[in-house]
Amino acid sequence: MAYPRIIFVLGGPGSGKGTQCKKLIDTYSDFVHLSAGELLREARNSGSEVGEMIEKCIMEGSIVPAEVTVGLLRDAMVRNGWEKKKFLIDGFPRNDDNYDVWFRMLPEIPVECCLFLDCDDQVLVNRILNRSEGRSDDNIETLTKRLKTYKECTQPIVKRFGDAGKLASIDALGDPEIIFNRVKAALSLE
Ligand SMILES: Nc1ncnc2c1ncn2[C@@H]1O[C@H](COP(=O)(O)OP(=O)(O)O)[C@@H](O)[C@H]1O
Ligand SMILES: O=c1ccn([C@@H]2O[C@H](COP(=O)(O)OP(=O)(O)O)[C@@H](O)[C@H]2O)c(=O)[nH]1
Ligand SMILES: [Mg+2]
Repeated sequence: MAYPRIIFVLGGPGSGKGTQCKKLIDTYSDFVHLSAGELLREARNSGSEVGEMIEKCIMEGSIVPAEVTVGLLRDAMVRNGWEKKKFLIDGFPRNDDNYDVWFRMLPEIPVECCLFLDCDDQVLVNRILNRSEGRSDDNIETLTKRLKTYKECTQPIVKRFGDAGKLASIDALGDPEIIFNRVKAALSLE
C-alpha cells in the first residue's frame, strides 16, 4: 500500500501558515492543505456536545483533546484519497497530547518533516488584529491566551521535531512571496 506523505506546518498565530499552505497547493497539484483549526471550526457548528467543547477551547485559546482533532484529520485524509498525496497539516500538532496521539493512531504514515514559520510576537499580534476573516478568536483577549498556549505547549513540539532531525525552520518575516521562496527551499521543491 502506498502511504501519503505528511508535512506538519507550525508557527504562532498569524505566522502565515494558512497563507503559505495556499501558495503550495496553488503551485503543486499533489499537495492537499488540511488546516486543523479550520476542521475544528467546521465541527464546532455540529450542535453536539463535542461542538460546544470545541467552541470553548477556541475562545479560550486552549487545545482541543487530540482524539477529536486526529479523528477529523484522518477523516479528511480519507475523503481526499489516502494514497500518494502530500498532506500539509496546518496548525498541528500543537502539544504533547496531539503529537503522541497522532503517532499512536496513525503509526504507519511516514512524517516527512515539520515546517516551522518563525515570527516575532509583535508581528504576530499586528497580523492577527488586522486579519479580516471575521474569526471570533481574533481579538486581543483570546489572542493573548493563544500566544501563551503557543509558547508553553507548541514551542516544545517544534523542539521535538528538531531533536528528531525533522525540522525545516524558516524566517517568516517579510513579503509573502519572499517567504514562499524560503518555504520551497526548505522543502527542497523546484
Ligand atoms: N508575510 C506576510 N506579511 C504580511 N502579512 C501576512 C504575511 N503572511 C500572512 N499575512 C497576513 O497575516 C494574517 C495571518 O496569516 P495566516 O496565513 O492566516 O496565518 P496563520 O494561519 O499562521 O494564523 C492574514 O491576514 C494574512 O493575510
Ligand atoms: O490542532 C489544533 C488546531 C487548532 N486548535 C484550536 O483552534 C484554534 C485556531 O487554530 P488555527 O490554527 O486556525 O489558528 P491560527 O494559528 O491559524 O491563527 C486554536 O487557537 C485552538 O484553540 C486546536 O485546539 N487544535
Ligand atoms: Mg491559520
